[in-house]
Amino acid sequence: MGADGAALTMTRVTRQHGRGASAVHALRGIDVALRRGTFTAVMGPSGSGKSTLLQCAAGLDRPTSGSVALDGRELARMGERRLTRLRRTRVGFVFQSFNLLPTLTAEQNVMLPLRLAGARRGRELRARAHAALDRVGLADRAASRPSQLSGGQQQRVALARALITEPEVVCADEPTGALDPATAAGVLALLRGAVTELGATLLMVTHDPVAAAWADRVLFLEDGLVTDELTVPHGADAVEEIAGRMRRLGGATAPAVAA
Ligand SMILES: Nc1ncnc2c1ncn2[C@@H]1O[C@H](COP(=O)(O)OP(=O)(O)OP(=O)(O)O)[C@@H](O)[C@H]1O
Repeated sequence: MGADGAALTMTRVTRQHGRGASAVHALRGIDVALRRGTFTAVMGPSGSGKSTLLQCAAGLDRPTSGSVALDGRELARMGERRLTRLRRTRVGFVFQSFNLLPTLTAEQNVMLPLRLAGARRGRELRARAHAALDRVGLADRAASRPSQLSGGQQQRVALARALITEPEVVCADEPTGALDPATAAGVLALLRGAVTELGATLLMVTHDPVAAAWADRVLFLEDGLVTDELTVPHGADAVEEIAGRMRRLGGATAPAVAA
């Protein structure tokens, strides 16, 4: 854990594409600290910088200036090899499009981060993969390939894969964007459970106030800056409160409440 008790700290992070008059300022000074064992959602209009923030947090993109520290380790100064290793073992990823390898079984997909980190194939590795699949309700689908699984099941495999290394932070980019509301709720319950029961630290980009209502906290991004923040209230009002804040962002560009 970082000296300040945060799993991940972003300080004065900027990200600029291009230079001069045509420069795009995707992030213009982000200060965010993710306390361990918390669930943070990031919302904002299209183009406000959500994906860029997530990519910088995960070490997939490098800030133009500022600091990103994972478990107290500064990513910006890390060489590419060390950063890749850190990403594999200390960051979990969940994407909208699942990103499972089609030729591998569910079990092999889940094992992959450990295999890439050098773990040997064997009984112990399989037991870990089995436990991870069991946690997402898919112990009986270990031998299935992604094409044999529904979207919700594929996302559950992706979640098991993201958690298997017990990462410092899990970065989720629209994890329920491709799922119907009922299936999405199942995936969100598992994400919430990973935080509450396993102590995972979760950062999730979403357009959907219903998804954001599962978080502890919502950061609202506007034109590369966090301009609002909400501690998610318990109870039924959360979705309406989040949707209301979204409507106040950036004029009329905020999307309507998802079903
Ligand atoms: N490689 C790039 N080159 C130039 N501009 C970029 C690049 N990547 C992102 N941008 C710009 O940076 C800004 C933020 O983009 P980003 O994808 O982070 O927004 P977003 O909030 O995730 O949008 P969306 O909700 O539409 O996915 C946008 O203006 C985008 O056009």
